[in-house]
Amino acid sequence: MNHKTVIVKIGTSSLTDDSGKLDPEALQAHVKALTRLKQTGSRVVLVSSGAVAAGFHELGLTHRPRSLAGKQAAAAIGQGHLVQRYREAFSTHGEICAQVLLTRSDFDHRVRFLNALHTLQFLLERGIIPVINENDSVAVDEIRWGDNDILAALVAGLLQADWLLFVTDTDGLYTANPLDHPEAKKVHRIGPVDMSPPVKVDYSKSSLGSGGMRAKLIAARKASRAGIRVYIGTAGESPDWMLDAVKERGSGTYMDPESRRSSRKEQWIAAHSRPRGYLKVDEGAARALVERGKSLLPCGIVEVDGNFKAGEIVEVAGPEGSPLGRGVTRFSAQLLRRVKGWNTREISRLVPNHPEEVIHRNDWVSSPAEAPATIQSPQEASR
Ligand SMILES: Nc1ncnc2c1ncn2[C@@H]1O[C@H](COP(=O)(O)OP(=O)(O)O)[C@@H](O)[C@H]1O
Ligand SMILES: N[C@@H](CCC(=O)OP(=O)(O)O)C(=O)O
Repeated sequence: MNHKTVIVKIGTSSLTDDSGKLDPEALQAHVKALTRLKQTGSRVVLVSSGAVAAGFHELGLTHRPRSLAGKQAAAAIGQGHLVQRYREAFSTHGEICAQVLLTRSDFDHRVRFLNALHTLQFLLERGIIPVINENDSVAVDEIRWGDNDILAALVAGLLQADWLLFVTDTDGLYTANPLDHPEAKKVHRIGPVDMSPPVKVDYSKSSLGSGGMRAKLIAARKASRAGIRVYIGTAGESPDWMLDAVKERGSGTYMDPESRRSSRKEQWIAAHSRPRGYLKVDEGAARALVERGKSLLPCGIVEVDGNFKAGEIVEVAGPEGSPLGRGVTRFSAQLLRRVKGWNTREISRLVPNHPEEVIHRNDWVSSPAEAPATIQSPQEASR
């Protein structure tokens, strides 16, 4: 028994037939592989797309809806079907699964973030497989991810998972989209995240998927920065294929993690989708934060933007405006506007016993280094 925590994300393209509808046989095959993984000792969490595919035909549509309202309505019908199919399929193997629907804002609030964690832990401790999807029918544009790749990476971070497997219709990451570039070669392994593999990833995706390989790569990079191993591949014939993948015997693409695993607090700061404010710092403060691992003090701050309270997340940029990272501020925007540039002694005269640091080093996460691949914008891709 190894008790590794494995997050498996299954995309729409791996759950549907040629007409775009949910394919129960494909779903049953995935469930068999998930059960094999779990029954050999891993804690398994499934992030499954497929709600829109499972619901659109009952809306009277012949194809997947394109409008947001259409997708939300289809998901409202389909999510119930999807989970029912999973429950039936898992029960034939003596397993129980549970539906967990999340929205982006669940990761913004520390209390809700911890609630989601406790629910998942409670289920896992009792041997139940959480089946997670975005809460599509309620999530409006500003608070939705729109694809489950990033959700899977955030869940992997939340649970400090060992592995994140992306199950898709392509057997790995290629040097370019293999559908348009038959000469493209498979990338078998991507080293530590700051090494750039020679990969072109554009916005193209399967006919039914949402994010394409671009979303997977961005999500994979988030996970590997947090110290999680990532595999991108297609479902194998054998029910042991997921087990083989976590034994590093898969034929898809592996992404090696950064050696340091980030703490749950760092995960939360990084996962936060909407920082409440923005600080610009001078050269000395930028170096102290990024190169010397120091806390941020008020004397290094040159600009304060936004209306944040102490305890909220703020984004920090260097003197040229380049993003340095983000962290939890111990000062409100109102106070910081008044004391920016001041030294610690001057501040303690104004507000005795106030914490010295604007952002303590334990509450700080640096921005990602260089992108691991060439990511083309839609305009570039269409040139
Ligand atoms: N460099 C690449 N390597 C592999 N696939 C790519 C690449 N660039 C784009 N793709 C496309 O990404 C698609 C998979 O993403 P997506 O449609 O979102 O799948 P899913 O539904 O599994 O999430 C593939 O069908 C492929 O066409
Ligand atoms: N939440 C949506 C899926 C969105 C999504 O990420 O799709 P995909 O790119 O196929 O994984 C659904 O259940 O249909």
